[in-house]
Amino acid sequence: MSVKELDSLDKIVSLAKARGFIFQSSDIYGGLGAVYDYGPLGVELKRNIRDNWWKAMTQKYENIVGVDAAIFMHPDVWKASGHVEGFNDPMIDDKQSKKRYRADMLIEGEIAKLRSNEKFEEADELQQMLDTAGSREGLCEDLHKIIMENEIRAPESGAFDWTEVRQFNLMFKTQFGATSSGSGEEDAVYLRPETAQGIFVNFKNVMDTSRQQIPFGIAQVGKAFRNEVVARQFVFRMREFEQMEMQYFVEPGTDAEQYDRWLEERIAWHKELGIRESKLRTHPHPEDKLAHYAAAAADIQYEYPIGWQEVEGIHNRTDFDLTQHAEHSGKKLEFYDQQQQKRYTPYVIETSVGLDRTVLMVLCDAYREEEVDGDTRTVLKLNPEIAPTKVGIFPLIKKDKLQDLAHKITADLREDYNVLYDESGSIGKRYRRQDEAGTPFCITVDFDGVESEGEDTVTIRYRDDMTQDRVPVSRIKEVLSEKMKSWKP
Ligand SMILES: Nc1ncnc2c1ncn2[C@@H]1O[C@H](COP(=O)(O)OP(=O)(O)OP(=O)(O)O)[C@@H](O)[C@H]1O
Repeated sequence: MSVKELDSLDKIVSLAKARGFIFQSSDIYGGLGAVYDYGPLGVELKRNIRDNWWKAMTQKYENIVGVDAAIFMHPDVWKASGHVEGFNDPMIDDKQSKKRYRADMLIEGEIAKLRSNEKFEEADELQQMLDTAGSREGLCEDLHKIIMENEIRAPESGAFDWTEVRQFNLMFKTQFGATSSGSGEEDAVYLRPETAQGIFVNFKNVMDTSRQQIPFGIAQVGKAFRNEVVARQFVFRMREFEQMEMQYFVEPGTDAEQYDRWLEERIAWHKELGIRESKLRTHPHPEDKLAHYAAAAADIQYEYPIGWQEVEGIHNRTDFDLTQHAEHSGKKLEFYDQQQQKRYTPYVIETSVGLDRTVLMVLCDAYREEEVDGDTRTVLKLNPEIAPTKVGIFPLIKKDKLQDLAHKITADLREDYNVLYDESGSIGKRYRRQDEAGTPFCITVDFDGVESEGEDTVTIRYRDDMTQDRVPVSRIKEVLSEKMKSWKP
């Protein structure tokens, strides 16, 4: 059988829309850029992944607890964290089309173009220039120079008519109604651009109430907002998205070891989710490219159809955040170690994964097109644990005897699983629908099963290899549970 993997993001975008995983936000009004809604299947898939992550943190480890901080935070939080000053991306405008680009991504696009035209030497040279561009100071000037010297044209208009490169702050700013003095600036509140700060400002609250000792972690899942300059990559880069973050507070000196440990644990989590090992890699950040707060950082990358890209970041944030918040708030954010009788500001190892990027990774990794009897079968080979629907239940045709048993099985399985009863259309079409939804099992009730001697039987059809087993009704749950446990990507 010939099997094809995913070769373009467009296929996932279409499937996600057609099957009700993900829709463009405000679709009937023409959509809103880089904002997306999850449909009936998407919301289940996303929730299953979120639950899986939450369990892998707070249920697995006694010393990891959760919080759910508000999206709005005191404006001083963002001064202390450095976001007001430095959470910027370099942008450049094409004067002819008025289209805006992220300067670094524009150069990356040019590199990709050179490579696809087999101009490898030129591509390497350009990459070298991009790698050595200033990380913060002088970045805009460096990027502008690269664009000018290499005569990089605007991808859409083909023009070579650029503005300067400027820093663009990615935080969405808004105002608290009744308190506004009119000028705006002093009353500005932000939509949080990361969930991490909600954890840092609650460090003391959690320490005081949860009886945790260092090392311990605080986990949080929630929305974050970034006014991304370029957002043309589906749910990979959104303006409103969800992060799953865990900040692990450790004694200084043990941070390097804890960093290695969490990098390993997090890669293992992605594999357990069912992602193929060959599609995952780590990308350590070179020292001169580290963020101002970090002592070490690595991306966990997945090979999306748009190339190798970050799905998760692991960072050694040192004591930067707690020190900053202690300074700006005037509150002590330290840990007193009673055994060693010493006081210190803990270091933080952060694991930060995008939930939407994980959903996209899971969909991309599961997607296959298979030639079956001269037809193409599109199938999502999702890990049954996270599949939105676990079982489809079909009476072969609309006859009381078959429908009654199918309804009974549906009601019974509904106690444990998210299931779907479907009696319309040919059985082949019903299977294909569930293949595209990633449903791992389909149960069909036919006449052979209800009319033969002894206990009623059904056929269970397996999504991945399309084989079928005839199973007595009383054994259905047992078989499903076994098959779920033994599933491999
Ligand atoms: N605009 C976005 N849309 C969807 N997910 C995002 C977005 N920005 C960040 N994330 C997710 O949050 C995680 C942690 O955020 P972090 O600030 O480390 O990302 P980042 O390094 O800014 O990402 P990138 O370099 O791709 O913009 C990322 O690994 C990613 O999964």
